[in-house]
Amino acid sequence: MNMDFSALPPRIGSVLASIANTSSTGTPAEGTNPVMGNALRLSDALESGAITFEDVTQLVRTLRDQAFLSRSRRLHRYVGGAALDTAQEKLRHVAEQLCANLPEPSFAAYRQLVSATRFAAVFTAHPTFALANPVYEALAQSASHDVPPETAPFFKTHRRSVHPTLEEEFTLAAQAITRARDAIDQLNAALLSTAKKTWPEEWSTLCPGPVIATSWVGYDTDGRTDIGWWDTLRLRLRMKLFQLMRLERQIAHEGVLAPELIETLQNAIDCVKAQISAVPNGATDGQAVARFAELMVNGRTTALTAASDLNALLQSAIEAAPPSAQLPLAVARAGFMAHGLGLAHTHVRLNASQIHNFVRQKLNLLDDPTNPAQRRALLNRVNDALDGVTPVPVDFGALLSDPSSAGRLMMTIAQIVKYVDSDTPVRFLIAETETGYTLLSALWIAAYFGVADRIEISPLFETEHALVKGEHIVEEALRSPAWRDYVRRMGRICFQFGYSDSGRYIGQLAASYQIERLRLHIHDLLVRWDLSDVEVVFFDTHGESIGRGAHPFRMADRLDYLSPAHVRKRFASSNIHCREETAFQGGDGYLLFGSPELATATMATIAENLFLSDQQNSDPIYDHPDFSADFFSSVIDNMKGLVADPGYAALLGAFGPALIDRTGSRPPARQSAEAATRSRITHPGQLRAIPNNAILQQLGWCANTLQGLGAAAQRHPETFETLNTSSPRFHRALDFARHALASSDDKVLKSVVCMLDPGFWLDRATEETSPKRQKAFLALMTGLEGLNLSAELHTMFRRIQADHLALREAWQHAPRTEPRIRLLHAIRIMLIERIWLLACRIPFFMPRGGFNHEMMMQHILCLDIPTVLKEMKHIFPTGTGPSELDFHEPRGPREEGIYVREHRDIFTPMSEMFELLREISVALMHDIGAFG
Ligand SMILES: C=C(OP(=O)(O)O)C(=O)O
Repeated sequence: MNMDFSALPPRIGSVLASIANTSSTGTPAEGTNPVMGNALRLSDALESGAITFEDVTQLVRTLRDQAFLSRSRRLHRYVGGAALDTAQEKLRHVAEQLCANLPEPSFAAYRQLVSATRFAAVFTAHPTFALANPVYEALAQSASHDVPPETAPFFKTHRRSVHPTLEEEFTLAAQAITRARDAIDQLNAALLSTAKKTWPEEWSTLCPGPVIATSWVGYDTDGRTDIGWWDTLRLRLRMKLFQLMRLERQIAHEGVLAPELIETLQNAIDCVKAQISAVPNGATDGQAVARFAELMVNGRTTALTAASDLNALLQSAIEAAPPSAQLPLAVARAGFMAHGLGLAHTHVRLNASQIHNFVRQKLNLLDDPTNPAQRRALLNRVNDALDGVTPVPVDFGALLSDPSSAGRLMMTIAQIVKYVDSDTPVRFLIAETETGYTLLSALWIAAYFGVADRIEISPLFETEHALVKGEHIVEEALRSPAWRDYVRRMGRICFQFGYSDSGRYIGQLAASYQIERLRLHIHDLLVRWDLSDVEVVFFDTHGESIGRGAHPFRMADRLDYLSPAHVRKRFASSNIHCREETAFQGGDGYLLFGSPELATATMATIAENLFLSDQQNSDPIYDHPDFSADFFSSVIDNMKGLVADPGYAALLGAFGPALIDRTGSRPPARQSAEAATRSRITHPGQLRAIPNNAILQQLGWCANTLQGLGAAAQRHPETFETLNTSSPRFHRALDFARHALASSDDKVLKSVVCMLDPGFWLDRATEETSPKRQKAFLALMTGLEGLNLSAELHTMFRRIQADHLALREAWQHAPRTEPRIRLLHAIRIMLIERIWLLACRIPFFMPRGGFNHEMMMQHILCLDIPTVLKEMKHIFPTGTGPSELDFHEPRGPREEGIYVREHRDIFTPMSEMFELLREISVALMHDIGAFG
């Protein structure tokens, strides 16, 4: 191991050196697994006192800091370097090139090119806030230096003390969006400056807006019941306030005289502030809701309901401003107009089942939409209903009394449209859409509440069915005249592709192939249904990790990967205008806008991709359609096999969930009555995609990226090899596998399987000479027999390993894990072993409230240490009763500190080891570059 441990006590170095020098052939219990071998030797060193727990802690911190530094360097490279002037120069270059390459050199042509929205950066509420806020800040700072630093700032822990609330997520999102808006302003400034130079007479009427920011935070209610309509309205109003205040700040430029504009803005700001403070805290206090309603309804005009209300005032302000203020004012107006009355546009989200529930009740449609045999009848019924729908009035009282999620959300939108922003459409995303019936039903609900022309209904394709049969879903909707009329009226049709969920069911690489295929089908359908004149929005909900579909090496590749040139060309050939939208998910995603330098560099990359990317070169992958189809369907089959394998659910459900902290306000599983009563997962679908992926990363095997690649490559070894080097598209896809392989290690996975195998502990008991330890090993064996996971885990491991070996054979130079990552895993396995051994020392206790020794052991083996320690605190109390009081009798002896030894020798070390184990998780996340 050539890692630098010079800052650590020399004894750690000697233990590590002795480990490195030991031959990989271990005892029968270790087998020939070097990761397990290292874990056991570290455990021996700790047991013998050759190293202390403090040493291990320091070692973990050192490894974690090295991972932090390498993450900050990767982030720096990811956006193409973080020098502000370089990014600004890129933005200028984009504007100049645009101007130079206009189809005809006129201001009108330039205006047309830069006014339409082409890209949205969507800030989502995904729970990827794994790091403490100061650590995120430090990461962004390190990555923002011209040359990233060599030493990491000291933090005792990189973890959060508690998971963030929705409120905290909103604050973090708003900060990132503000930096994104500043960067968008810089792009607009470059576009306006170029126009000013070229068309000095006309430029001041230009209002560019090729890139916008959008937010989900506070509005995404898919599978979560903890966000009330009052939360959504409060946060939406705050976004409005931020936007108005931003404009107020931006127009406060020296020499600007615009008293009417300033007064209108200040009145609006005061009014919105009052509205925010009146937002009720829940639905129980009808009076509070009525008071809020009064402010919203009566304040409607003062609070403004459309950005365009200020258009004329802004134009006059620009014209009257001194020359030095004209450009900043034009930039302020551009950002304001493009975003409407919100710091960012609004995306709400709901699950398809919530839409079905609502129409089932309102329209008495009792058939099952997931049953194809019943679907035709359902589609006819909802189409008839769409013909005759009459909108109902919406007021806050109706919102108060509606028990359905879909009804409440649609009414919330109705109130936003009436009182917060009437101009900017609200995107309505529907998770797990699997039929056109869902889209028509959503349209009916929107029409019923009178907002059909204000919302953009968008299916989210994420399940395997949706990806493979997506075109049928779209066609089912397009067959409806009501849907086609709606699309024409909106002038836009929207689609969303969920990369995390699709990836975990069919494999991440195959998902992007399916998504590309689906985009092409959508093109053909739009042409067939004579809808080439509507704008198409493609929103990719990928995250920052390979597991969630983000290209691991460069932002530029990430954008090319999501929106392949081949597809862009197809749409361009039919003159269909496309808008790309892409997610920046939670804490990890906000990092790309974590400082002004990073935000500007990210924006420059987006601008280059939008305006300068090379559409001409063809890619050889498209000359081999049979190879692609066969390669990816082989991946899909293989991944589906793994998902259905009970050993895979056993792997995800055993101690994996305990390795990760809760990283967001959103619960790790979709909230439902069934989920509430389930203890351990029996299918990956019971987890959400992000924790699913995060657990795999922590267990040392990125199965959702890798599974099936071996089988697929082995079917076409030569073409695989050739396209890996000659096809940029295929090479980019394999970059995911490169990064996954650098963070995955079959020996780590094998060690996990081994730890959960009763036979492993029996072997250790057999080799052990100390009767005490032998007894402990046998106790662990018995406990693990109770979990009964081992046979399934071994079968699953064989499936994974066979595919892995096939991949290594077909791909000789595929990367391998760094020793540093292996060492981290080895330390963690050692910690798990020691926690389990400590548990074997817990004295017998009488069951308390149903919690008995056997149950405790099951919790321990699943590493649910916080639950066990909470129980132990009550079962083995250390506290004393009130000792200073007078009990009116001679004082008897107090049983003080009776269980002090248990706490000192067992529970406290157990708790410390558990904390360290989770610190290792953060270190591993730094290596992957994201959570999940
Ligand atoms: C949208 C996605 O994630 P989630 O459903 O977990 O929000 C996705 O799959 O990309």
